[in-house]
Amino acid sequence: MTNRQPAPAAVPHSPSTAGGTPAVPAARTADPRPTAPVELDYHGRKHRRAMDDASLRDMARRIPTALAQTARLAWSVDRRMTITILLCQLLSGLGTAVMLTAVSKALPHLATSDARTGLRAAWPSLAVAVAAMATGAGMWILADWATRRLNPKIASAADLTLVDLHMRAELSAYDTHGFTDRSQAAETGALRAVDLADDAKTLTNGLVQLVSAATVLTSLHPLLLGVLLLSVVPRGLGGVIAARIDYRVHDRTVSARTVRGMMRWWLTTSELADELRANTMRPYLHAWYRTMCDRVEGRELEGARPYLLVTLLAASLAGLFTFGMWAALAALALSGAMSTAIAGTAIVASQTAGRALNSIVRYGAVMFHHGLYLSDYHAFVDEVRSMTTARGTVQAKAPQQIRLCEAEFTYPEKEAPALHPITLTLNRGEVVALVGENGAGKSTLIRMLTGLTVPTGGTVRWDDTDLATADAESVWQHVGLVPQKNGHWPLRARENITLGQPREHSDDRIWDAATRVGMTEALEGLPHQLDTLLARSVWGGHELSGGQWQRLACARAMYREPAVLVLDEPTSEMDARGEHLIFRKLREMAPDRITVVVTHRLDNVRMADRVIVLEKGLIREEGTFDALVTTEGSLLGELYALSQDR
Ligand SMILES: Nc1ncnc2c1ncn2[C@@H]1O[C@H](COP(=O)(O)OP(=O)(O)OP(=O)(O)O)[C@@H](O)[C@H]1O
Repeated sequence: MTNRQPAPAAVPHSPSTAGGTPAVPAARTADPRPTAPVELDYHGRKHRRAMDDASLRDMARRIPTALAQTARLAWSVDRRMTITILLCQLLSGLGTAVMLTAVSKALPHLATSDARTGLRAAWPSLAVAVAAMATGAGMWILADWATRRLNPKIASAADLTLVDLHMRAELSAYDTHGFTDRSQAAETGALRAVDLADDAKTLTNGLVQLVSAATVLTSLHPLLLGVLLLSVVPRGLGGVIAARIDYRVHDRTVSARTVRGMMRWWLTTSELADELRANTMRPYLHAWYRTMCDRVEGRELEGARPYLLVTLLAASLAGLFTFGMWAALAALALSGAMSTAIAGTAIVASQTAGRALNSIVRYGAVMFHHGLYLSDYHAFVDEVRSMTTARGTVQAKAPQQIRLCEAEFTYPEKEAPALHPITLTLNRGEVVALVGENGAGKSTLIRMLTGLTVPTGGTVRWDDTDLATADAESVWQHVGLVPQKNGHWPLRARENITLGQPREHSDDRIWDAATRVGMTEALEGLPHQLDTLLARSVWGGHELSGGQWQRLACARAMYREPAVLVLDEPTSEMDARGEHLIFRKLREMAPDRITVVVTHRLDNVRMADRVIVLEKGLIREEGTFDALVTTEGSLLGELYALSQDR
């Protein structure tokens, strides 16, 4: 698809004013013509054509696996309900068999010329047939109830497993090729696991019903089994083809629907409401969204015609074969090869079997497709399980010293290292500032110091403990980190400070941390002080400003009283007073810990005991601010001069 850019709107030539001051350009009023949204596809969706490519045999082979996976999942969350469903299925099938047998017993009596006598003789069998039907229906309702109890548990278990694994994975897992796509596919699998329980129930019920009907028919007359198959085959084939058309439409629209869904969030969230309005983005975005709706709608409409044709053809063929079967039964009955009663039973049984086969085909196709996603889920779970942070069992202690010895780091699937071999020692009581241009490797170095990643070469030691062999959780117990992007956790103000720490009865330490970052007044002014929910979009929530969120992130790290305090651009959104306060407090707290600060505001670097200047993954300079800034040709001197040149 070509992706033409819209022709730039003509900007009226703006003449200079008489005094030579350039005039403000006139505002553009014409709606911009939208670029057609690009066609997207997801690498993780490796089953895109699976439904098209699969033969009937493939499908039949895949379904037992999906059934077994679903049963395992169900068994792991609620054994009682799983057993209930299985028993109900069996009893429901038994009910069908009893009903058909009873009907075959009742029919000969009903076929007699004297209706009253016939009815009297047939009623016990009829009563058994009715009771069996009622039992079957009751079992179905019970199985439905059990599935409803099972579904939320399956959904929570699958979701919890995924979320927990994401939180326990090594950071490098996120950098492996296609991780996000596979994660998305696994999420789809987790969502579909719930549908699978329903599908599996309907499919197995269909199977049990079909086996019951076929068994009764064969016992009545062996020929009837063949006749039955003939009547149900067109319906089965039609069902499979219709399901394929359905899924082709689904597949062809899934990317557009996903992108539209993502865009929908951006268009409706309050977070972007200012930008969207003030920059007059609405006309373009409206047109973009409309184009996506049209794209999805168009493809769905394309599928409607073939779907209708296939269903019509299948229904006509099924009707024809059913008519043929009835004609054959009539011929057999007339020729005396089969009694009228057995022929009547065959008709009832074929109706039951037809309905059962419909379920099998329909839900078999659905299970096949959902099963593919479930296998994505299992594959992803296995993959991430092997990537969880299980480095070693050595329990790390609060360090006096952090020593990097030829430590280097290359991100997965990257050729060039982000950090070349570095040798460095950081001491307790010291404040170290990391400085360097964008991409120099500062955040990467921080991750290595704090054991968030292990070096791909060399070692990082906390005193005598090599972080590559230490239990990661024991390392992080001693870390307080303010990352560049910190969480605006939709929790109460209290938890936003204490998050990650054991609960305490008193709020004293929380207020202490708030004072250190100058947030006392702001927190006291909240509608419910520390109990205020910090999430504007949720009813009763309250939103903070960008700088206030950053102060909270600093309070969170300081509250931990960590042995290793690391702050990556902690004051980028703060006002001068906040910034001054934070750096003063960092100095006050410094004696008991190793403090590392990354900042681009070089005036703040003065407070550090030592400045480390990184360039392209290497330490270029190291020393005090004053010494470095006055050194001829130093990078820090150059960057500082630039920051002062306004
Ligand atoms: N997750 C990642 N996967 C692959 N490469 C990465 C990843 N994170 C960073 N890099 C690369 O590693 C190099 C160092 O990045 P890093 O984030 O450490 O720089 P930085 O000095 O912190 O930059 P900034 O000042 O912009 O925050 C960059 O070239 C960057 O593109």
